[in-house]
Amino acid sequence: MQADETLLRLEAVKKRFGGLVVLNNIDIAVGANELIGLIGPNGAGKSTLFNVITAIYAPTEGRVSFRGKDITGIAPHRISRLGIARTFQLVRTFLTMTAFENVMVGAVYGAGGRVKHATEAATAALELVGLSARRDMRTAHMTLSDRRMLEIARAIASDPALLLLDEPMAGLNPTEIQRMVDVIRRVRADRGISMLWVEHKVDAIMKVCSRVVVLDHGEKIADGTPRDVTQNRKVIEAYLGEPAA
Ligand SMILES: Nc1ncnc2c1ncn2[C@@H]1O[C@H](COP(=O)(O)OP(=O)(O)OP(=O)(O)O)[C@@H](O)[C@H]1O
Repeated sequence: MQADETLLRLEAVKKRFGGLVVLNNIDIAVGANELIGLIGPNGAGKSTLFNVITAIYAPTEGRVSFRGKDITGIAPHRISRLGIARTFQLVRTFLTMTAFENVMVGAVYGAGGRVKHATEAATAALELVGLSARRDMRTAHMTLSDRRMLEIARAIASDPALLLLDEPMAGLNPTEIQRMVDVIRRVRADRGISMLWVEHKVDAIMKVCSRVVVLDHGEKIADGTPRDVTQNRKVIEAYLGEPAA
């Protein structure tokens, strides 16, 4: 990968909470239009990594850069402006607002306050995730699956270059998981957005991602194709277990 194609770069990132080292010496580079799965056991440090990328936490050591610019420890509210969006494990939609109004929150931000542009962006984002028919439905009346879709619509409406997905499939049934797979593929194909995707549904990650990064106890233990990762001894021992005979 050429240096100028790298969108996000983490270099020797360390995060410590008191005496607990939660991330240790993490190097990850995310290229343009890459879809990278981020997996690992509970407590491996995946959410903390997202919080470091989005400047919720400053790393104890190391550097985070985006489009070649050092963003280590910048104010969290500047992250979205730079072109980084995220969804959350526990959905954070505004329950009293309609689907469209929720997505407008992201769209207005991305459009720098230009309402016509924001309306178009919000309409397109709802269509991309398959929620056009629920446009005027209050979020409180929507299913978990639709709310997760809505979070993705809100994130892409802000026109990010990088989207961080935090367990978008948690709690979904197999049909809904397939729908989410289709949406994630579409976000990449239609919008060219790079994604870093934390997920415990490993089958989906292996099916959809071209690259997978594995964390365990705050260390990066693998970074490669799904095939490489599923055959990696450390990954089998720490997370995947032996394949069924
Ligand atoms: N603010 C905090 N203060 C102290 N310890 C923390 C804090 N946030 C996370 N940790 C600890 O850091 C470790 C990594 O947690 P993290 O939530 O990043 O893991 P994870 O890989 O996202 O896990 P899961 O798959 O369960 O979501 C855990 O031991 C957790 O208890």
